[in-house]
Amino acid sequence: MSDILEKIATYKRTEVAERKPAASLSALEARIKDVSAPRGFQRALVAHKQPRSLSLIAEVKKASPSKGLIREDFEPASLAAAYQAGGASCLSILTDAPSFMGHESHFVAARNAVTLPCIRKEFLVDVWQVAESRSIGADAILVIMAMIDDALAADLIAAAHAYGMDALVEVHDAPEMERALKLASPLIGINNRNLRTFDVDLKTTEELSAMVGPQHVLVAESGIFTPQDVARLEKTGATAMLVGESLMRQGDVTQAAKNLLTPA
Ligand SMILES: O=P(O)(O)OC[C@@H](O)[C@@H](O)c1c[nH]c2ccccc12
Repeated sequence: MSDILEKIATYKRTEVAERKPAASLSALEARIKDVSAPRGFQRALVAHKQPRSLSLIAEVKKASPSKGLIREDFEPASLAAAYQAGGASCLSILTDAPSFMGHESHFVAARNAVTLPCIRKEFLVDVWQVAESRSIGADAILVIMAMIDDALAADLIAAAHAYGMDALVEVHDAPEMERALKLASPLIGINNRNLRTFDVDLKTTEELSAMVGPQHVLVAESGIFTPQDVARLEKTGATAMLVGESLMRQGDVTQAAKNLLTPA
């Protein structure tokens, strides 16, 4: 595991151990009854009506370990509404605080401001977090293969599906892709960011997409800045793209989203 992932996994286990006693599984399941039903994350990615062949998952992201603070004026609800107006098919909202300055309240505010399906962008190291995710309204969860073993990945996916959520299984190299393809989720994200060096290279999606058949739904993640980048990814057969920083750095994120979704 890369140093950064190792560090995140360690504090996340501590965080979960601290939170669990305050919210038993039955308490979370009581809360789940009160949140609106899952909105169909994968379905929205496939069903989009864009001039582009790729649909957009727009990310609400305040900061990152590699870039530090990305956006000063950070208001999750208005950013979410602006992304929806710009043609995003789904949203991704970071809830990790130590590395990304995220928070559960960002997720809840963003999701309440839109009708789009929302993925909770969080580091999952325990099945309990899947119930927690649904209890704040998550429509999908992230399963990071670089961080967990196959048994936990399978458990996270099964729990997500049991709650009616989708699971985006994230890989960044061929061995992780091999593992992901044996799991029960059709939704696979290829992260263009190398988590050891933080370098991003769209070649990662170009190469790993060749391992995937038509029964899977592919998402190209990270390092997508220009309509030319999007044109390149359209050739890989990916269904969707996950974009954070390049949108967050522009004042008008509605226009920024529209620009990415307009063929060059
Ligand atoms: O800001 P970018 O380069 O457009 O990347 C967005 C998204 O792919 C990235 O935030 C991400 C991908 N996988 C993650 C896992 C955890 C936290 C963050 C991520």
